Amino acid sequence: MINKLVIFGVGLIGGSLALALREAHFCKTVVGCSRNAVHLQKAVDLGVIDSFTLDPAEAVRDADMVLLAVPMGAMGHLLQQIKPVLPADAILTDAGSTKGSVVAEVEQVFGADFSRFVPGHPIAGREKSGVEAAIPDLYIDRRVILTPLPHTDPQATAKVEAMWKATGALLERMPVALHDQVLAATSHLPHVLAFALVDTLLNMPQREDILRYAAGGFRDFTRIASSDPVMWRDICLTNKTAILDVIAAFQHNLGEFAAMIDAQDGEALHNRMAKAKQARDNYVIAVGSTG
Ligand SMILES: NC(=O)c1ccc[n+]([C@@H]2O[C@H](COP(=O)([O-])OP(=O)(O)OC[C@H]3O[C@@H](n4cnc5c(N)ncnc54)[C@H](O)[C@@H]3O)[C@@H](O)[C@H]2O)c1
Ligand SMILES: O=C(O)C(=O)C[C@]1(C(=O)O)C=C[C@@H](O)C=C1
Repeated sequence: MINKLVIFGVGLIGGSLALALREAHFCKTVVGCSRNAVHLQKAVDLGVIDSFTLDPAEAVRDADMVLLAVPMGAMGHLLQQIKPVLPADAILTDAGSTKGSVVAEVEQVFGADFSRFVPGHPIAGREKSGVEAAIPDLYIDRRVILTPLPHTDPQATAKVEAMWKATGALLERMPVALHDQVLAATSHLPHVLAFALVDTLLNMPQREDILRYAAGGFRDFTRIASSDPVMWRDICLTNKTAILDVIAAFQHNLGEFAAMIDAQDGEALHNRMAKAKQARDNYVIAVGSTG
């Protein structure tokens, strides 16, 4: 049970957490804080948070849980604002899509042995952003990965785990570096490809016809290119090495597909496609409702 939860950045992710915790009666008060009073007032009007303030010091006063749910590029500045005012027993956590950069920023601002920061990442979301997109069931049966460090207080980790469990999420733990490599492959690369595909088509002379006749395949492949460019710019910048690695692997593979087409090697193409289809079908069966 949380007494006072403070959410920095009451958008899709922070707002959905607030809604879920309120439904579960897991939290007495939820206070929102960011730079935008209009957005925060909307969050109050929608019943997502109880109240808001633009002042980080006022926000975290008497808080027992503080969540950072802002774009990755905004984490560092926010941490500097919170550092002098965070209550001595409050737990700090985040919902950012990359973990290495925020872990490094916390170490830089709070010191290498700060034990009350629990890095986290809900593997759930959608291409819409802002508090209007927040829904209470976003995390039901979805994975939430925590990447606690060797010096993270186990009680703090357990409390963050309990918070996410109350939303219906399935909790996992993972080392920071592995998290960033895995997510680069499964989430960051697909987003880069979706943005790059639309960008490629936009630069073609036949772009108007292409977009007019685009159908299901294009729509499915590019849904995530409707995601927030600020969020994805920041993810790319903060997970550079892992994303560049998977882009290189993808470029190599794409080159092989191009070579098979060029050589009119139908058998090789079919074999590679059949293998990929099998793997994708197995994945869908295996993940069931947690995918
Ligand atoms: N959208 C997803 O699918 C998804 C999934 C998992 C994790 N995440 C991560 O969660 C975080 C939030 O994403 P979201 O989808 O909720 O975004 P969002 O745009 O819906 O919400 C972000 C919130 O942060 C506030 N904000 C932006 N810049 C700020 C700043 N400089 N200082 C203070 N507040 C600021 C905005 O006003 C907004 O309320 C990001 O780090 C993102 O990588 C997103
Ligand atoms: O479903 C979507 O729209 C998402 O992009 C969600 C998604 C992903 O699966 O890649 C995106 C970013 C996150 O950090 C976690 C989840």
